[in-house]
Parts: sequence; C-alpha cells; structure tokens
Amino acid sequence: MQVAYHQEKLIHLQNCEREKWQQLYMDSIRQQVTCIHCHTPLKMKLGIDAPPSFTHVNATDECINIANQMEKKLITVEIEQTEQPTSNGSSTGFLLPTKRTISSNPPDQELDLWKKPEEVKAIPKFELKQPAAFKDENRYRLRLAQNNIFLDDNQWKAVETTEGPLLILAGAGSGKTRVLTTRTAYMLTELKYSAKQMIMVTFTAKAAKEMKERMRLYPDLDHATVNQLVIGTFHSIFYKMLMHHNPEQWSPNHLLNQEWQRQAMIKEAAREIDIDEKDFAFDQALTQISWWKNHLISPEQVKAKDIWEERVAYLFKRYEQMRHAKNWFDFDDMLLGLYQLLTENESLLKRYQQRFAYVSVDEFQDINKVQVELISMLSDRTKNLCVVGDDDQSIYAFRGSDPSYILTFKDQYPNTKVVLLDENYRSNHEIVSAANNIIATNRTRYSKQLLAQASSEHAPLLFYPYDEEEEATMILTDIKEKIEIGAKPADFAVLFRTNSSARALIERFISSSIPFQLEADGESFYKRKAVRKIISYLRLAQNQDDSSALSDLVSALFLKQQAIRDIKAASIAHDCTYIEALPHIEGLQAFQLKKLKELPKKFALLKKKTPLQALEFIEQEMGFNEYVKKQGNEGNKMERGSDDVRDLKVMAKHHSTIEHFLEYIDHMTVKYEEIRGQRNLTNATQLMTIHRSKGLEFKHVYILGCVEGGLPHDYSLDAWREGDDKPLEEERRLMYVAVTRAEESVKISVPIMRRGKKAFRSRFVREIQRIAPKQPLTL
Ligand SMILES: Nc1ncnc2c1ncn2[C@@H]1O[C@H](COP(=O)(O)OP(=O)(O)OP(=O)(O)O)[C@@H](O)[C@H]1O
Repeated sequence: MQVAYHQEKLIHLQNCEREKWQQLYMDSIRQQVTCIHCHTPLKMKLGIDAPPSFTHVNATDECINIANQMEKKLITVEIEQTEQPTSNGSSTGFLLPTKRTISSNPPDQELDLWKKPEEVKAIPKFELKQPAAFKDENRYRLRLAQNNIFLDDNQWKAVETTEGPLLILAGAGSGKTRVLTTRTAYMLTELKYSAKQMIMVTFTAKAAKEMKERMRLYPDLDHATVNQLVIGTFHSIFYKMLMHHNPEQWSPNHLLNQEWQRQAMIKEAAREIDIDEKDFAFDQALTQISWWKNHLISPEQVKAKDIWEERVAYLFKRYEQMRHAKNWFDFDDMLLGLYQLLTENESLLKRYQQRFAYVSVDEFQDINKVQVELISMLSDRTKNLCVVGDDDQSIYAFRGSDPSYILTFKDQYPNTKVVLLDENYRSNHEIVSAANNIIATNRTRYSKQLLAQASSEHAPLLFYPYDEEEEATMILTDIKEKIEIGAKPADFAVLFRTNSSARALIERFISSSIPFQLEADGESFYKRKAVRKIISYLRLAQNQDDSSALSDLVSALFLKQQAIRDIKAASIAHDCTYIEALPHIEGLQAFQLKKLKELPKKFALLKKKTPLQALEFIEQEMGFNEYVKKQGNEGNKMERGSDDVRDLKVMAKHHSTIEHFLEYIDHMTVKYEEIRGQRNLTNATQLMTIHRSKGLEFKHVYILGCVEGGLPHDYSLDAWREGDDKPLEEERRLMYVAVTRAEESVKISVPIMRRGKKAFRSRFVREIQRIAPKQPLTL
C-alpha cells in the first residue's frame, strides 16, 4: 500500500518528501501509521529491492482488499476535503490539504525519487575452465587429494618450492592458508625436515591458531611434531626469545599492556608543557609514538612536521624516559628489544640463524620496518625465506605497514622465485570481476587478475538510499527479509569504512531483534570529543547545574579545566547556577566576559528549540563553530570534529524535543558499551570495519557509504588533491578487500546525501561499472 494515515493526516508515499521516509518508518514502528480502512497499525517497508510500501501488521484479507480499493480511488480522484476517522472506524473530521491531489505533483528532483537498485553490468563473460587433469606424479599430492586436500597447480608449485627466497603472491580467496600449511606439512613429512628448524610468523594470534589446527589435519603428521613448530605472531615469538635471554628485564610484570597505563604516562608529561588534558587526542599521540617506534625512529630523530607533532615528540621523549626509569616496556618494545639484542649480539644472531633454516611470513604486505629488519636478519644465512601476501590487500599504512616491502622483495632478494595464486575459491565470477575492475586502477601494484571458479546469476548490486539513516533501515530490512525465508544471521556482514559512518546502522541493529556482533575500535559516537562537547550544551540547557557536562563545556568556551573550581565557587557565592556563575569567575579578558555574560540568556533560548535547531544555534550563536575550527583535526587526519557534528545533525532531525534526544543518546551509549563487550556469538550478523574484515569471508556482504569522502575517505582525497595518491590507492585496496569478502552476494550502498549534503557516488563505484582490461602478471 502507498496510502495511509500518519498522525491523523492522509499521506501518499509518492508525494512525501524523500527526507521524511525514515521518519515515517520510525513512526510506523511506534504504530503512528494506520490503515485508511480499518485504522489498524501499518508497518512501513523500506528495503533495497522494491519501492517503500505499507503493510498491515494484523488484518483480514477482506480488509486488505477494501483498503487497496480505497487507495486506488484516492490516488485517481482529486480530494478536496475528507473527514477524520473516529476510533470506531467511521470517517469524520479528517482534513486533507485543500485543493491538493494526493497523486499529483510527481517529485521532479532526483533526491525525492526512489531509485531502483542496479546490477553491476561490467562483468566479462565467464569462461568455464576445463578442470585441469589431475597430475598425480607426486605421491604426496595424491595422498593429500585422498584426504580431500586439493591444490591447484600454482598452489602446488608454491608447496614444492622450499629453498631460497620465495614470494607467493596470493590474491584474495586464493587459499594462502592452505598453501602455507601444506608447504610446511610437505617439508616435514616428505622432505623430513625438522620442525625445530622452522619458524612461521602470522599477523594475528587467530591466524596462528588456525594454522596449528589445520596442520593437525594433515596425513602422517603427528601432534608432537606440530607442537614443535614455532608458529605465532611477531610479538609472541619474539617476546618468548627475549624472555629466554633476559627473564628479569622482560618479566610480564613490567609490561604496559593496558592503553590507560600508557595514556597515564603521556598525560603526566602533557602537564609539564601545559597541554589541556580534556582537549588533547592522547590516543592519537600514542598511535604516533608507536608509528615512530616501529620505524626505528628515536625521540631524538623525530622531525616534527607541525606543532602537534612537536608536542607529541616531547611526550614521546618523556614517555621513553619514564619507561626506562621504571624498567617498563610496551608491545612495540618487544620487537625493538629483539632488534637491539640481535644487532648488538652477533653470536646470538648466528645461533638463531643456525636454528631457523626456514622462515615463512604470512600477510607480508602488512609488514613494517622493524619487522622486516628482524625477518631479514633471521633468514640472512640460508635466505630460505618464504613470504606470502597480496599487495592489493595492504591496508595498514596508519599502523606503519608499507606495501613497498612486498613490491620490492625481488630487489631485496635477487634470486626470488615468484608464484602467483590467482584462482579465487571464495567468490563467484561476478564478485571477482567487480573486484578486478576496482583494483585495476591502482598504479603501485603487481598487475594481475583473479579468476573465479563459478558464475552466479546475481551480480553485485548498487543501491541508493537517501542518507545514512535510510541506508541503515534498508540494510536491516533486507537482512530481516532474508532471515524470514531461511537465511541465518551469521550469513551476513555489513562492512564500513569508519566507526562513525556506522552509527545509524549500529543503532538500527540495537533496536532490532537480529543477533549481531560489532567489531569496531574506539568509543561510541556520542563519546567523541566534538559530539560530547556540543551535547554538553544541550545537557546544560536542561540542567544548568550538570557538573559533568560543565567539564566538557569549559574547553569549548576556551577556558581551562581549572576554571571549573572557580565556576563552582562562584555559583555558591552568588547563589546561582553554573551557567549564571560563568561571568563571575576571576581573570577573564573583556571579550570573554562579554561572551559569558550573554550565555545564560542563550541557554534559556536553547531550551525551547528542537534538537536540530538547538545544534545549529550552538554552532552559530554560541561560538561552537569557532571552537571546532580552532581544534582542527589535531594529529587525526581521519576524523574531523565538524564532520561529527554534521553526523549528529542528521540524526537530530528525527527527534522533536531535547529531552527525548538526550534520552535516546544515553540509551544508545549504554547499549553500545554492552554490545561492544559481546564476543563469539555463534549465529550473529557481523558489523565491522573493513579493516577488521580482512582475512574473513561471508555469504552476503553489504558495504556502507560508497560516496566520495566516505569511501574513499575525505583524508585520502585531500592528499590526492595535493599530489599524493598513496592514501587514495590504499582506500581502493580497502574497497577491494571489502568486495572480496563476499561469497555469494555483495550489495553496495551509494547514498544520495551524506552528512546532510548532496553526495557524489564513489569513484570506486564508477570503476566497478567499466570492464578493466585483462591484466597479466607483471613484476
Ligand atoms: N585448491 C582449492 N580447491 C578448493 N578450495 C580451495 C582451494 N584452495 C583454497 N580453497 C578454499 O578457498 C577459500 C579461501 O581460502 P583462504 O581463506 O585460505 O584464502 P586467503 O587466500 O587466505 O584469502 P584472503 O587473502 O582473501 O583472506 C577457503 O574456503 C579454502 O578452503
């Protein structure tokens, strides 16, 4: 149905502004949308595949028929006036806008129209490969096949290449774990190498565990041998070595294993240079310090690019001094410690080189400077170094990883043999082709193309929600529909570029009955600095004595935290609220005094506004815009306070009073903390950042926000405009990673609006829509 009563007004979906659909959807959940015939609640369906419509929650077929007939009449007949229904169903006293046809005025703006989702057309024809005749000349390969472990020819080539430097370029879904484990099993069982000679480095503890578990499935390989293998992450393996040599210095009691411990140290240092604790991005500072350490840059060697880096360099210096004084170490020191030990102790290095004759490294595209140095030291005697990776999946530049290590591996090791794994066993041909189309634009890569095993009737789908809110609703509706017809919640994953871009989605899932798990870093959207601060105005509008909101407010007013004490004292002395006490604090400049004197009046005005009006008033009339501008994006290229406020305004539109808005925020903040703690739910839809999805696979994948500025992220576009296309290439790799997680279907969201402004479809969407020329491997 397209026609219904909404809060006692007759509405026709086609005549409603697109912007209102989400509100209608939410009101339909609150039972405020009813049938024009029986007046029972209608639910609004706002999904991906079909235009929005209303359906009865409970109604007889007869009622539905009558309602449909009434709707037909209403749509064709111009109605000048009608009557409001009473609760018993008679229609009296209901007014439609005079002289308005409810079927007229077709919206002429693109923004107002529902746009049919489009299948990606640029899919080259699938060519069925003749299954390669199985070559059974190798006894071990045959033995594996008998145990249902099949390997294609390239995979097998990688297994057999055991000596010298080997680069396995493993495309997405090409079975690199299978290759790494089989190669090790082959060396142990067929070549009879000793397990003690081997070291396998993975990027995550999960990957190490999976490798060990998979190794146990190989024929003729006993558990004791598998247990002798050194398999683990860089940190776990290298830390064990350090412990072995100096258990006293490297005792776990000295490990700074909590973020807050490290933060406490730099906060102490920050006080020495008068940094305002409430207003400094300490988490960013720690990331920067870690980046320097992983690049083997000492505090003395830092070349600060701006004032922010200068300050962080000071914190770095003091952090290292404090750490040394107390004999503490952090996770980065585990790698640095071993690097130092092996550089200073040649005979020890030789012993390790003697022991580890075969070194293999997984996810080599994500390696950083200190890791690369350690690996090259350990493998320097034999050069039996096998690295597996995909330059197209290098997505951790912000943590210090650098795809140039995989791209220059051959230069580093001139005798390198290269094996390309280009058969994708995960996704159908349509998904693989879309991924090929996207990544082909990158210039800094080994050209290559993935091949799928099978074709499907479903191509990747582009769909066009109005904005972030509608996007979340459409995805939730789509997943719900699929679950209703038999899919499992765990079949789905929704991937997003940044946590803040998923706020609406997370909230929609929180309010739904679909089990879900959130894999994202960072605090809730409402705890982000700019958001928290602007919300503190609203809280103080409600209660001028809210002391926790006051502490957020003071820095936005360009006052120091110490001012809080003075404000509280002035409020007692003058028997007034904190806001009224502001102009009474000591030591104010004349311009500050003038501004603060105006505040009580402005807070009184604020109270009467809707949340959206209030936010705009705070920005424009209460100085918040200047505060956000002054803050810039201190050390954080990724997230701007002004963007957060724009995100908040999109959501504020759906709340009519400040009181309800704050209640909603508090509820969502509590829920966010609850769900963040949930782990390992067995049958849940996964909501995660693209970074977190790396290495995983899902039947159905949704990708959020594929518009310029969203994916690719704004910061990469800024860099690109300034002539640096590295970040943009990394964004393209992120898109590639996201698409290649899907086995059966991928749905790509291209919202029309973003952060309240017209958006432009992502360049990656345009790239997906044209067939990239075939790209044979070039090295
Ligand atoms: N030769 C093969 N025949 C059939 N299936 C295979 C073969 N090799 C690997 N697979 C399957 O392909 C899927 C992808 O393999 P895997 O997860 O190891 O890929 P990956 O290379 O690690 O992918 P990504 O880098 O994208 O995370 C797995 O389900 C795996 O069992």
